[in-house]
Amino acid sequence: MTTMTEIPVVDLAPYGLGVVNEDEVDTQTIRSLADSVCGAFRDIGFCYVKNHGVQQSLIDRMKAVSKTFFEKPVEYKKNYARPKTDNHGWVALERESLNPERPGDYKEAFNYSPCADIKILPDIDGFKAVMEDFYASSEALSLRIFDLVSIGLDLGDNKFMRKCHALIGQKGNCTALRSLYYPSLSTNKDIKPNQVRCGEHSDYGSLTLLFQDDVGGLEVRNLHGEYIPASPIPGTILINIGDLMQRWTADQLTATKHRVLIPEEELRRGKSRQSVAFFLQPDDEVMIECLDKSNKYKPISSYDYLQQRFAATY
Ligand SMILES: O=C(O)CCC(=O)C(=O)O
Ligand SMILES: [Fe+2]
Repeated sequence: MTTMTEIPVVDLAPYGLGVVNEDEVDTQTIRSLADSVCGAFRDIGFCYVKNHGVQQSLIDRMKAVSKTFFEKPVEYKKNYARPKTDNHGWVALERESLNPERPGDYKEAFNYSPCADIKILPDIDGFKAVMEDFYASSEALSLRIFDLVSIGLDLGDNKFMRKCHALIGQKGNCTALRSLYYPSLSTNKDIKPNQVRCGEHSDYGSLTLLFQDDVGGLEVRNLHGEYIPASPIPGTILINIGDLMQRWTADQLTATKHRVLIPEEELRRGKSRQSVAFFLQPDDEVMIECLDKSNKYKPISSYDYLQQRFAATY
């Protein structure tokens, strides 16, 4: 067993979105990339990717429209609140505890999915277009990562994972884009004992893309059980495994716990933090059965698995 103490950075240039035709990349190059990505997912469950091909200008626009929304009064944001029946919309401050043993997370969120039943979006210039574009780019990148996972796991069909996520953005798939906002804190008095920005948790689905800003505070639990900083690296995206993927791979890939604390120096500076997560979920009907045929976990549909997890968080 390795003793991973840091999160590797993988150069995705040969298979990133900058490569127009991914089917023309030679097998050797893809294999070596697949081994690096899967190696990281086995060891620590996280890797940074650089040269991924998602436009920086799109990431900047996402951050800008989100900030405009989150800085509006609560009365305005309430018009866009997430209903109980749908995962789309605004999630208020302290509404969620990703670690139920802690007070509510000191964060707000806006969940977006192009196929949500609620069609009303905040009337902020560019909001809808940015959400749509960001969702589309994140989807395109994720499909390439799924190819690397299929190859790295030797699934036999290099497009297996991609095919299990064929309906992203449509009815029948629960993949969600989430813009997160962690308000500024100017003193310790603003927060409750043990409260953090985002409590210890592992993600629910197959894979998560995480775009963080330069503020920091994200920590990932390594094999020794110690939380190590996942410091922002400009130009990179963090990618991590979710619980459903760990279960699917019969624990070959690791869904690692992570959290966001409030850095001490930030209490002095009073700076808000933003991040954007793209939570991937296989199509609702896909049966999650151990890929190694071990039957280590009972088969369950992707949809039922997600509903179970939501029920435990809200
Ligand atoms: O904001 C972050 O950096 C992490 C958020 C996260 O882990 C989550 O929402 O699942
Ligand atoms: Fe997470």
